[in-house]
Amino acid sequence: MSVLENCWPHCLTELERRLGADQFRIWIKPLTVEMTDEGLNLIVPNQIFLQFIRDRYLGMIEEAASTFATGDAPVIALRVGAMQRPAAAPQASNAAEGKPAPAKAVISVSAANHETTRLNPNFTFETLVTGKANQLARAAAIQVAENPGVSYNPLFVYGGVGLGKTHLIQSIGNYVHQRNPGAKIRYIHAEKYVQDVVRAYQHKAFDEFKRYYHSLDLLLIDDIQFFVGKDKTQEEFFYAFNALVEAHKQIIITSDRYPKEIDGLQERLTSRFSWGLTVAIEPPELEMRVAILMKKAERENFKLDANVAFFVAKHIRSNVRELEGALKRVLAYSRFTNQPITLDAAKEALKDILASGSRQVSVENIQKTVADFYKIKIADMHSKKRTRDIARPRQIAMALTKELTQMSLPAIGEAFGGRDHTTVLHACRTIEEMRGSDSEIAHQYGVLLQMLRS
Ligand SMILES: Nc1ncnc2c1ncn2[C@@H]1O[C@H](COP(=O)(O)OP(=O)(O)OP(=O)(O)O)[C@@H](O)[C@H]1O
Repeated sequence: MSVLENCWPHCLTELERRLGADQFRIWIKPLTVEMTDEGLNLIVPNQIFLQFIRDRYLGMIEEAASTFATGDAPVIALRVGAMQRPAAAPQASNAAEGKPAPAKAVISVSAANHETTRLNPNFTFETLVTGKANQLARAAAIQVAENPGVSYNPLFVYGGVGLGKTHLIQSIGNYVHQRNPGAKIRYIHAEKYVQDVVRAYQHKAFDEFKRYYHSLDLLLIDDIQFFVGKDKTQEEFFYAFNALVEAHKQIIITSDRYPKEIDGLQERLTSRFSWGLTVAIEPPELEMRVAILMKKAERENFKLDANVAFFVAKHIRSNVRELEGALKRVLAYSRFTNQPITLDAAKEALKDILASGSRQVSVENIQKTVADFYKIKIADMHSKKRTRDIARPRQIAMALTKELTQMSLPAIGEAFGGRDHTTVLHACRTIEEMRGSDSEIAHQYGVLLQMLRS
């Protein structure tokens, strides 16, 4: 009997816990598994998939297997062969066969009263793909959705354009609505809120305005950076904020920046925003981008080949909205030409986007963007200065150049004031480590990546 026969389902449960349901479903669940005397063979569909599993997940699989196996650590081998078809239903992510599905933290939305809430019924936790980039934000959102007005008030979500802030906060709204259809919920974009204030002003209808906003159970306000320079709006929002928080009603806010970085917002507001919890959404990493593409294609009833998903995800890196746009193009191309979605078809469908993307990022562009971001001189990118306020941005610029261009380490060194390639390597490693341990650096790097790719 294999050393893993009885405990493989536990390994799967553990892997699902560590990877999250979406990545688990895409990468692990479809693997065909053969038990051997020493351990198991994992069968993958092609060489690229094999390499990916080996580089990203094999260590984790081995760790899980040796935790649950009795006796010697099992041997895990990977080989290419025919793979299982992926499960049709996205919800079918419970790892252990035959085990009842655990109570789900997320629920779908039925015919909700979306007219009054202004919520998009498709923005739910179920349709939101989870990865490192939004793990924390999603966990906080679920917590708030389960205990509105109690756990974190306000919940402030920030991150770059098109990264899923609206989707995340509306998932909270839809969740609360599903559980409590009587709750008075309102999603509003900050620009629309400004218009409401102007209208109330014109019609001398502030009492009504106040009565409405102060009576909500859940207020979701998107892109609050649009309040900048709108003093009357900020004042009204200040009153609404106080009234709702005092009554233990939940407020959820998004912005493209950290609250204290929004120049032009009154200090009394920014200080209140930090009363609850502030969480960031970062640009998605490669695996998450692939998972998003697969999930979106699945919803459109297309089966996307992993090679095609990789190709698109590797080239479209700026944000999820653009990723969705690229997928739509690929699907439309396949429909119009009546061709299956092959790698060549995807390349053809995206050729304009790919050409403009590859033109944009140059080392000069990176140096200028980073210098502007950290408010240092472009000349400092080439200088010998070693003070931290100069050296750190320079290291970040080098790491970005390595990531975004095809330049070799010596060529990058040359472009940064004739430095040795070992200095560049050191910079790349330092920044990579810091991104894992310092959330501020991770966020800044993510923002810069997004600026450079868009
Ligand atoms: N993790 C994700 N899983 C699935 N879809 C996502 C994810 N993140 C973003 N999207 C999709 O990407 C699109 C853009 O997301 P969204 O509008 O929420 O971004 P945003 O951060 O609010 O952007 P903006 O800053 O422009 O307001 C939406 O269609 C959304 O469903």
